Amino acid sequence: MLSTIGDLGEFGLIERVTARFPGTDDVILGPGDDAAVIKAPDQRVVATTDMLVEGRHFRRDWSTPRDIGHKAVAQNVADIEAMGARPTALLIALGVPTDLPVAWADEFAAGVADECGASGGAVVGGDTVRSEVLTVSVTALGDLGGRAAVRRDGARPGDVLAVAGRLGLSAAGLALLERGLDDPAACVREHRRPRPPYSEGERAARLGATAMLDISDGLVQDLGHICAASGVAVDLESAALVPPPELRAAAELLAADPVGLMLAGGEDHALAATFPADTELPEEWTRIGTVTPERTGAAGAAVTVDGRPSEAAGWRHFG
Ligand SMILES: Nc1ncnc2c1ncn2[C@@H]1O[C@H](COP(=O)(O)OP(=O)(O)O)[C@@H](O)[C@H]1O
Ligand SMILES: Cc1ncc(C[n+]2csc(CCOP(=O)(O)OP(=O)(O)O)c2C)c(N)n1
Ligand SMILES: [Mg+2]
Ligand SMILES: [Mg+2]
Ligand SMILES: [Mg+2]
Repeated sequence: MLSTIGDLGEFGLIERVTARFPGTDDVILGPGDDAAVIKAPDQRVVATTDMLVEGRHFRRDWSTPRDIGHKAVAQNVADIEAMGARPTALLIALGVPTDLPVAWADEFAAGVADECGASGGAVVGGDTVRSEVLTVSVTALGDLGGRAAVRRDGARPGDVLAVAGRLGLSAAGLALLERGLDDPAACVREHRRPRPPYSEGERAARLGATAMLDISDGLVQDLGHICAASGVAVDLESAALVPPPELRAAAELLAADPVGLMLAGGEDHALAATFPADTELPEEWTRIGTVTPERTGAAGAAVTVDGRPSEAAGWRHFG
């Protein structure tokens, strides 16, 4: 019985994990050679990478290996979507402790495969090394379908700001886990397996989005990137930030402000985009604010809520 990765070995692990990943029409050559071959018919390939490090991004006692497989794909595809692209291929690099149970790798791979099924995109390669700290690094590629990418620098005063996806639930879920709670389950579930609004990024691009990003570090902090790149400010309307009942319930348990969690919570992997004011938004997109001219000077907060500077702080890896 091969019970740990140490017993199975590097190539055994690679074979076992890659056997779980189906190909798609975008892939000419998948895992197994020195590099994979992906179709790029319109010659505009979007590329992104995000890591998950044990202790920093996940804990094995808080998330199952399946959860971590789901999340590793979701957080990367969210960045592909945020450019207005369709995910085509993923490369998965693993840093694995030698005593990791083989069952962990099996379950992780199953989570990756399931989430790829939901998001689109096929695993075409990766890397596997021994490491003291369990680490998952995903690189994702996407196809822009001949369109220009939706960048962070195209927002203009007068545009509307809208979001697709969920805000605050993941941060509430993390805070619950930190207190040893796993209810309200919807929040903890969202933390373990964020659900980016797949295909809404491409849809936003077709609708003429002027700027877009995925919310990984908190709404206010991430909107600051659009403001800085576009030379604009953003005013959020608190009336449009309506916490769902599960978030209100969690906030009450945590003695936290539910709207504060929506403004500052990380790992939402929702999409925020700006659109010309006359854009008819589909129901998946909720208007939450307006783009205004850049404010300069000491009072020049880039992101305000009802005209007042927001104190919401987001995630920072280095304090
Ligand atoms: N070590 C690095 N080398 C090169 N580019 C990096 C590195 N780390 C981050 N970047 C780039 O900096 C930008 C911001 O990174 P990040 O905040 O992680 O983006 P996101 O929140 O979209 O995942 C991205 O374009 C990313 O590719
Ligand atoms: C054990 C644990 N502690 C804290 C967090 C919270 N957390 C870790 S990273 C992060 C922000 C998003 O991750 P990052 O690596 O910054 O992704 P990116 O912005 O590059 O997409 C948050 C909120 C967590 N997920 N797990
Ligand atoms: Mg990143
Ligand atoms: Mg990211
Ligand atoms: Mg970040």
